[in-house]
Amino acid sequence: METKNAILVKNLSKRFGDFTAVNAITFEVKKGEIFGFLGANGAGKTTAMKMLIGISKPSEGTATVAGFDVKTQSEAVKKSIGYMSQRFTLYDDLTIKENIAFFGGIYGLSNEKIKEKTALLIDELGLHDKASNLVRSLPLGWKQKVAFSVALLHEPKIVFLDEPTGGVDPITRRQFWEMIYREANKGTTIFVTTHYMDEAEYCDRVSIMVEGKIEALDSPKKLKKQFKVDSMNEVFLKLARNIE
Ligand SMILES: Nc1ncnc2c1ncn2[C@@H]1O[C@H](COP(=O)(O)OP(=O)(O)OP(=O)(O)O)[C@@H](O)[C@H]1O
Repeated sequence: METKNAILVKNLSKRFGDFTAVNAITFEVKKGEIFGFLGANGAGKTTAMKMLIGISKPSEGTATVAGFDVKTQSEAVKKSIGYMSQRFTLYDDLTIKENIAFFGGIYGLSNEKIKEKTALLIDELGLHDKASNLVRSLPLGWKQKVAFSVALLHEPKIVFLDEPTGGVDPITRRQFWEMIYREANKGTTIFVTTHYMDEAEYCDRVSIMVEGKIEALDSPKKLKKQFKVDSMNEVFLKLARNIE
């Protein structure tokens, strides 16, 4: 069934023994939206994201991603999404070209398609002189840009980015966000976690998780108005203080 939502989450919870890491969260992400998923360390973001990408079973509640139920159709979910995190990116011992070929193969692309995508990706990123270099030799910011492009090789409808710009310099972070905008403009939904509050300002809407619950969710503009502050950083600090 065609819906306007890319992600639909209802009362989703995850418990580890007596501890509730994600506590009945409810939200939706519209198609083509850049959705920022924020929260302090340990708030439950990664745990929630793992349920949405179909690798961790919810304790309670429901979620559909690209129209598929994360509990009962996790394989279909995995095929419809791209995923990239700071921790899981590319293979350091393979060249850029080899990484593209390797991941293209995993995503089930034909050799012809892989060739076409490789040329396009190298062109877009201006990596002609580096395409045959080992990924190990690239600066972190470049690795992240290539990893993002690789996560999009199979043209997923939704891409999950878990702190994609962690440790990267501000100029490269800005370039990375230009790539995110370009992709969102093509209609791809972006679900992104970040610790950088300037990046929260770039999102269409932002949710802020505190101790397993979503405590705020709106556009950066409306959140700043709601909390009577000038920046997302202040929104974040105010929320954290309210809970203490
Ligand atoms: N497998 C697990 N078993 C027990 N507790 C867990 C498990 N995974 C996560 N937790 C706990 O759940 C809570 C939320 O962790 P989670 O990694 O989702 O937070 P986060 O918001 O992603 O934090 P960060 O920004 O540091 O990545 C933490 O208290 C963590 O210790």
